[in-house]
Amino acid sequence: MIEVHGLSKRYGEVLAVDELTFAVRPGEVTGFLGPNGAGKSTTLRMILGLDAASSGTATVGGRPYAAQPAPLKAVGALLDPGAVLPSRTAYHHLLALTAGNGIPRGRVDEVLAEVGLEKVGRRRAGTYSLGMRQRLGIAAALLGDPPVLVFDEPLNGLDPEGIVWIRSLMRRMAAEGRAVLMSSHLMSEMELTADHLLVIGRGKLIADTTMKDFIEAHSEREVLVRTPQAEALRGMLATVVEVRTESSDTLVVTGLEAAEIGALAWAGGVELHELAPRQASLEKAFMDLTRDVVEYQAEKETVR
Ligand SMILES: Nc1ncnc2c1ncn2[C@@H]1O[C@H](COP(=O)(O)OP(=O)(O)OP(=O)(O)O)[C@@H](O)[C@H]1O
Repeated sequence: MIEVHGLSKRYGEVLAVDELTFAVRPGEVTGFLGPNGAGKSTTLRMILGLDAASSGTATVGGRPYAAQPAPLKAVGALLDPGAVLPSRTAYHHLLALTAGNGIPRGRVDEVLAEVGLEKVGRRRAGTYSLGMRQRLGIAAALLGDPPVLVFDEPLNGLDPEGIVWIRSLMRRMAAEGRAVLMSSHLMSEMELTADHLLVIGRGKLIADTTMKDFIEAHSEREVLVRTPQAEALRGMLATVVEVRTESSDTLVVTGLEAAEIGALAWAGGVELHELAPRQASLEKAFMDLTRDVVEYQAEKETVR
């Protein structure tokens, strides 16, 4: 379990992390979300003892990272997949990590196999593609068989097969009872992978909830309606709820259940060809929630 209490980090004028308090529980994948510059990497670096907190505490399994007798057995992390000596083989990179952490040498081949690098483990890391370096970083995280895993943008550079692989790896790690914390900007993937969400904006915690509750709470449900009498139906509904015209025979209604729209259409003699509630997405919920805390925003474009 990761426990963060009143954690803050100031860089000169910038308060990068502002009084964060949260827990990352075992048996779940917790997604860590926030717009660019929100403070995610800084928070992860403090949990992993790579940055000192300005105030507050972060512990893994009840101890600060610096007090872990064998850190790799307590928490495995992927932060910067570039952090490997290019002249070293993956095998020797991992072997060097086992020393000092009391990890048996045989574990190196096990984790290379686990991440699919067994055939190239004796090649120099400098010859690896970005996706292979990402897998090597994950191998290093798994080396000590830790109960807590922290991944910062683990999907960067991975091809579709690699992305699916990460998803199943994270799910498996959580099913084995580990606490998994993962940041990613890929909302569709996060939606498929995480059980719980922590959302930060400008260093502050703005949501700490289950995936399901987050989507329900932060995005309005829409119903798609197809009818040859779109104008007539629009006239009936637009006075009470929000109605968007998608095409000459398609409306998108916010604020009414499908059954209510069906009943109104029936009462008004409007023929319906389709009445479909639309699944709200994590992406929509995230954008709605964080609109006001986005640090770097492009000029508005019409989102279709
Ligand atoms: N070493 C540093 N010195 C000064 N400011 C820093 C430093 N590291 C981070 N910051 C600032 O702290 C804030 C949070 O940065 P951080 O990298 O933690 O955000 P992030 O949520 O990980 O962003 P991204 O999604 O873009 O990776 C930003 O304003 C950033 O400019």
